[in-house]
Amino acid sequence: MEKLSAKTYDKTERPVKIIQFGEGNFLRAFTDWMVQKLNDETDFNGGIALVQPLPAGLIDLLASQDFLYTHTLKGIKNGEPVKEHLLNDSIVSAVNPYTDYEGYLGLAEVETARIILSNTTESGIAYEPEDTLEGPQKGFPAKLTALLHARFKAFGGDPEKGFAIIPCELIDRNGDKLRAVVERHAREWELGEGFQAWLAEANTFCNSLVDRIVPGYPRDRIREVWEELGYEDQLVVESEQFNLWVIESPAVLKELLPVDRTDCNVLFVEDMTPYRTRKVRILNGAHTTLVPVAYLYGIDTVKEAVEHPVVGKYISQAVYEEIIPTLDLPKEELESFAGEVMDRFRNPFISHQLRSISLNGMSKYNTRVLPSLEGYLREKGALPKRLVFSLAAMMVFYRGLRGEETIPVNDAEDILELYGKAWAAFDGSAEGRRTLARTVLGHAPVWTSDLSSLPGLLDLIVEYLGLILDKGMEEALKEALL
Ligand SMILES: NC(=O)c1ccc[n+]([C@@H]2O[C@H](COP(=O)([O-])OP(=O)(O)OC[C@H]3O[C@@H](n4cnc5c(N)ncnc54)[C@H](O)[C@@H]3O)[C@@H](O)[C@H]2O)c1
Ligand SMILES: O=P(O)(O)OC[C@@H](O)[C@@H](O)[C@H](O)[C@H](O)CO
Repeated sequence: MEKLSAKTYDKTERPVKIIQFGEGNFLRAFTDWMVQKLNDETDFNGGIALVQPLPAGLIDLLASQDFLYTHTLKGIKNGEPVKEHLLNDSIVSAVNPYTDYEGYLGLAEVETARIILSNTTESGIAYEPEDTLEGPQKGFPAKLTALLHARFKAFGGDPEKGFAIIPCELIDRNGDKLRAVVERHAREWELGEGFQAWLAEANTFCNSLVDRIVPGYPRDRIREVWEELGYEDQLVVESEQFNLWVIESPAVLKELLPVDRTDCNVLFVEDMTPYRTRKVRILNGAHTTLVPVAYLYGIDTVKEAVEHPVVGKYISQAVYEEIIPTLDLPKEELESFAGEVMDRFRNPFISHQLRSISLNGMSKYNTRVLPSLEGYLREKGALPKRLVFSLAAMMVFYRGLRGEETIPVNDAEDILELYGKAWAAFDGSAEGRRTLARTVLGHAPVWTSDLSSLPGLLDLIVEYLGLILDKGMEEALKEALL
């Protein structure tokens, strides 16, 4: 079978208009899809230059396919089930700053580039104290600072040569956070007042919120997919049809990225907060709540979980009875959004693996679920038992066993060490359960405060741990909640 490359596909040449930090599944199935639509449907004519944020990544593989890849969209569109294979040819180059730092800084001189996009996961927008202007820098904001500084120098501080910078990380007010770290590096590296003024005046950092379910590469069905495509593509990415990008934006962005001339679902708004809260707490919150419970129940995908008579009821009650009541938006609107989310979870064409959502589960619980748990406790004076049950299930999930099967738990080193030690010390006793729960609830790097101080939480977790460990997830769920 032929491999996808510029030999098999006639690639259009385009000037670089976008510099993109990140080559992962999400960006390729979301922003790059929008850029492709702009190229196909309007006179945008803009290419993407990729920057690989980590030393290891996909750009060599992408280069071996001349940056071409297939994006398969599956789901309901205008009421009809639709599956589309789209060939994306909008990426024009890629650079690894760790092996070609000069090439990386060279992007600063590309005059046509006016937009910077990123998705470096929730860990990416971080201050790295060891980084200096001498590259390659470790952190994404530090790399960006160096690039912006090179731009400033290349164009003599021309105020017309700044960028619109739109981070897509699922971090609250991601643009503000990124700007703050970049400004800090600029100050600490003593890049000068002229640069700092240019940074502030010529560049715009936009807060944004993204929403599209992207299960990614269909590893388990890939031969079947290649047969259907008629060529071999190592970078197929699958996503749902639904898309939403909310951008807090000045008018200039509409000119630079005229997505409103396509049918992409992009909202340019003054305040993205309500959209973010609704999405992160309901959609991502439901995912994170669901994962350990459904997985330990023996279920592998989101769809199976929401359609399961017991687990489906559990998650629905968690959303409608414990998450929605804590949100400060009209109830009707929230319930309608939740209904749409549940339909998206039931998407018959998408196989979204619970294990892939489980990545970094502890910090996801902290940002996506804990605010609902705390809000519920504050408002009702009682604990939301389904959200608490999920936290107990997560503690068992991190033991790394589903029956005889090993669960490949994926999280930060300190979390893996925490659980490794806690489970090694566990002796099966009631006191052992309490010690384990207290250790996890008190793990400062994840939570903002010691969660054992939340009234009743430790006791309820210990009770649920006992049920799950002694009776198994199926019985525990029945006994605790139904
Ligand atoms: N997959 C989805 O359904 C989906 C939907 C909406 C949002 N997201 C968000 O997108 C993020 C990426 O998801 P994905 O599916 O593209 O994952 P992926 O594993 O395919 O890509 C991850 C990308 O992040 C970079 N990265 C990882 N850790 C980093 C770090 N510490 N510093 C800098 N860069 C780092 C990698 O180099 C890579 O480019 C997720 O964290 C999630 O918050 C994903
Ligand atoms: O991508 P993650 O790992 O941050 O979170 C897993 C899912 O909750 C997430 O990918 C959602 O599917 C997505 O946020 C929908 O827009």
